[in-house]
This record gives sequence, structure tokens and C-alpha cells, in this order.
Amino acid sequence: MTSYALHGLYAITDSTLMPDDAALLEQVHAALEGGAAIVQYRDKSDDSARRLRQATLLRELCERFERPLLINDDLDLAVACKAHGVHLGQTDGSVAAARAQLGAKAIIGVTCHDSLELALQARDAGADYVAFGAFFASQTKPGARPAPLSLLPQAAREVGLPVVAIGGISMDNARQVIEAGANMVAVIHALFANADIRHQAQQFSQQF
Ligand SMILES: Cc1ncc(COP(=O)(O)OP(=O)(O)O)c(N)n1
Ligand SMILES: Cc1nc(C(=O)O)sc1CCOP(=O)(O)O
Ligand SMILES: [Mg+2]
Repeated sequence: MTSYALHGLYAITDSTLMPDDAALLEQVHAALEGGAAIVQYRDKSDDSARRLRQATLLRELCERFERPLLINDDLDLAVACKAHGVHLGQTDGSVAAARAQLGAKAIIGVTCHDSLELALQARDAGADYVAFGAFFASQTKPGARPAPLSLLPQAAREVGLPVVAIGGISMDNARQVIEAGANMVAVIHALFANADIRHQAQQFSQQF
């Protein structure tokens, strides 16, 4: 497996904004053309056939661009579709189990909310990046627990892993989290609800 840069725009799919396979592929294609560095397939449905089909299509698309596809929540799906990694929330399973299934070169990311302590635990468990948020009000996840910008310089100094900022990131505020220490911005609404996804991805990518 190629080794990928954990830096730049981290595009996360949304099944409401991309209701079918064609929309999903077209929108992610535009994000990749615009420079998205990482793609995450995030689908909360229980339609396992659709999830496997879409994740496999996305993995093939990402490979054409030499960018990694990560699967949200679901290690079994990551294995089944031969994804390049998995993103785990605090109740989505252990880094050790993901590493054992996906191998040494897989990218494993962990949600750490607003907690440096959780990030240090994720690092010690073998994570490849840590994600903090929500830094701003999120349309996708309105109830997300808020995280302060002051966490980012601390994490950049103390964790020693690439840091992702998530939650309400837009072109109006991306600069703030990057200047505070984020290596990647994870975006759903401000990217995929935009009429020109390719241009928006370019704009985000140029912030780095
Ligand atoms: C890059 C990134 N960061 C955070 C999350 C959120 O993960 P989690 O807390 O498990 O919440 P859900 O996304 O599963 O609702 C993420 N998916 N990606
Ligand atoms: C999936 C997710 N996790 C968050 C967290 O804070 O952990 S915020 C969030 C939603 C991100 O979407 P948008 O860019 O539309 O706000
Ligand atoms: Mg999760």
C-alpha cells in the first residue's frame, strides 16, 4: 500500500447530500479533482449491500487519484472493501483491533472531541492521526460537543501525530484552525453542499 500525506482537505461523504451512487461518485470525483487529500465514507444507514457497493466504488475512485479512502465507524466494511483505513469514534472499537485487521500501513484515525488526554491515549494505542471538534456550529451534527481553538496548538505540540479539525469548518474559518495547528480540515457541508465542489475543494486545499 502507498504511504499517503496526512495533510490538507479531508472530505467526508454524506448520504443526504449524495443520495445515490451516481451523486456520490460525481461529488467525490469533484472533490478529488479539487485536491482533497483524504476521503472518508460516512454512511449511518444499515443497508449493508449499498454500503459495501458504495465503499468499493469509492475505494476504486480514490485509487485512481492515489488518495486514501477511510471508512467511518465500521472496521468490517473497511476490510471488505479493501479501504486504506478506518476512522474510529470513542465507541467504534479499538485501534488495536483495527490495526490487527487492516495491517501496519493502514491509516487509523480516532475522534478525541475536546480532550488532549484521549489524543494521548489514541497515540499510545497506535493511531495515525487524531481528530478534534466541533470547533464551530455544524449543520451536519448540530449537537456536537464544542472544542476550543486553544486545544489545537497544545495538540500540535504534545501529541506528535497529524491533527484533524472538524465541525462547521468553512472557507470563513478554515484559516483559524490551520493557523492554530490543524494539519487537516475535515469538511462535509461547506464542501458537498456547495454548487461547485471542485472549486470549493481547491479553495480549502489552497489554505495549506
Ligand atoms: C475526521 C473525523 N473526525 C471525527 C469524526 C467523528 O467520529 P465519531 O465521533 O465517531 O462520530 P460519527 O462520525 O461516527 O458520527 C469523523 N467521523 N471523522
Ligand atoms: C462527523 C462530525 N464529527 C464531529 C465532531 O465534532 O466530532 S462534527 C461532524 C460533522 C462535520 O460536518 P460539517 O463539516 O458539515 O460540520
Ligand atoms: Mg463514529
